[in-house]
Amino acid sequence: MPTEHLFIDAALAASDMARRIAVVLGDAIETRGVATIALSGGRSPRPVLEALSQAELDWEKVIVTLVDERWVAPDHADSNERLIRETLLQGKAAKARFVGMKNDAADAYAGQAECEAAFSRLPWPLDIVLLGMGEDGHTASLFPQGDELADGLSTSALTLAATPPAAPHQRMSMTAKAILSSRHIFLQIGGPAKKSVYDRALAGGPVEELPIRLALNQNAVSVEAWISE
Ligand SMILES: O=C(O)[C@H](O)[C@@H](O)[C@H](O)[C@H](O)COP(=O)(O)O
Repeated sequence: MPTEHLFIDAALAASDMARRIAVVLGDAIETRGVATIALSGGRSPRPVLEALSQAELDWEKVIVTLVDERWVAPDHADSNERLIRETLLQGKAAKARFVGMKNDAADAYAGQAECEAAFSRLPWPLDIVLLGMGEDGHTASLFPQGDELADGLSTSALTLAATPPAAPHQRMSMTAKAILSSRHIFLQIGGPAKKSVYDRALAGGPVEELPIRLALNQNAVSVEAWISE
């Protein structure tokens, strides 16, 4: 059962999440000399990343990577790398080391081996994996009805190329194994539609139906959910 942080206002939830992230990253730097965080894309993280960018941290000791990526150029409007560079990696936080997913391969499937090699060099377990969730219960790029979902839930690999059933662009995604190889999972749930999917996911059932369950139906990794109305 996740630790839940409930907020009426999404902006307050975002700043509280950013504050908590900064505390965990600071503790990691103090304890191990390095902190690693994997970030999701989409719309929800933007206010969290803008707030986190202002945190007083030894940013040069922070490694920032992605939970998933759309297979588009890093300057494309839909690029998660672009989102991270525009919001988090500014000012003091620009000193952080960024490890992206997109490489020069023509498509995600051809690019997976190079991405896997880069991810295997990260200092596992990560300190934080920040997850969002779609209203279909997907997380990362692990989608219900996705052709690669079963592989994404079972493989020992860290990364997976996938084609979403109903979203643009091929994706690169962290696998369930990679997502659960973290000290903390932080989850953003904004609005009533996502809250009802979250509650349904918590009630139990197959991971394949609501892939967010890969994070909720386990006790090995601590999960905190920031829930706003
Ligand atoms: O690349 C992505 O799109 C994300 O990683 C994805 O898994 C996201 O977290 C959900 O789709 C929620 O997206 P929103 O925050 O935009 O609702």
